[in-house]
Amino acid sequence: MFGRRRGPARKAAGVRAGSDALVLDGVGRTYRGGGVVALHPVDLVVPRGRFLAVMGPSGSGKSTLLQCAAGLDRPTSGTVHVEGVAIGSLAEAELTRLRRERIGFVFQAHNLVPSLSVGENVALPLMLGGATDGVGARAAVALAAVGLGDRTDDRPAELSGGQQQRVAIARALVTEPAVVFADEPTGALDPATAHDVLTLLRQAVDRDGHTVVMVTHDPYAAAWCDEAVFLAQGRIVAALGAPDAERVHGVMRQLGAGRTVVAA
Ligand SMILES: Nc1ncnc2c1ncn2[C@@H]1O[C@H](COP(=O)(O)OP(=O)(O)OP(=O)(O)O)[C@@H](O)[C@H]1O
Repeated sequence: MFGRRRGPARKAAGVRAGSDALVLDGVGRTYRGGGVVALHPVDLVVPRGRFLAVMGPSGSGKSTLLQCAAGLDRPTSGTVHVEGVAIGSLAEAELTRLRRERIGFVFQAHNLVPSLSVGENVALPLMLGGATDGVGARAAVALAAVGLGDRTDDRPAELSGGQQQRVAIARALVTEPAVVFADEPTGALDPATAHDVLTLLRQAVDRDGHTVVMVTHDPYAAAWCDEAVFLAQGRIVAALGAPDAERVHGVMRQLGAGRTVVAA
């Protein structure tokens, strides 16, 4: 919700907002008839207005968790609630609608449509949802919020990689979703541009009350979050409140060495 002010920049770990944006209850995912366990049943609660980092070594199940939580994949066990809606019980058409209207996505490859203008790319989720009134104005507000209000008519190819990622963030936020899922949003960016993108995500949480779940390998990116959870071999094995890069790095180092980490 644009303009709705929130409290301090960093919310204390464990503080629960009035209701939860995302709840995973025993969510697991296996492949090949159960032969490959990508995600053991995990529980996770993300209150509204929280910025969460999901971390872990390669193959630990981060993308699987994100895909199940975002309704892009159906878990083999457990339930996912987005703003109180059990998404597993939705028919495919309802799930598509929920994804379009209540969930925002930011990927490493920003997936903008090259033939559409920047403004049209941002307006796309609204138009796909059937909105007609005020679409251009809402897209303009979202673009201005990421500092690109003057680039509406440009094509994505005319923008730098970092600017394109900012457009992707505007597109993810234009529907004012319950949760934004970001999968390595800074993975392809230089440190200064990554800083800009993380500033925008942090601002979306603090200024506008959005909820962001971000998969990242980067301890410095995780340090922008209110909390970091760590996966190893398909299980959540640790969590850090108010993570700083050094502590995140320490946990990652231990996980890389295959040691069990006690939740901090
Ligand atoms: N479609 C699939 N079929 C079989 N196994 C899969 C499939 N998708 C993922 N896996 C397995 O599930 C495990 C978790 O994969 P996932 O992609 O979630 O890990 P990740 O932590 O996101 O890794 P990375 O950081 O390398 O992207 C891996 O062992 C992977 O090989």
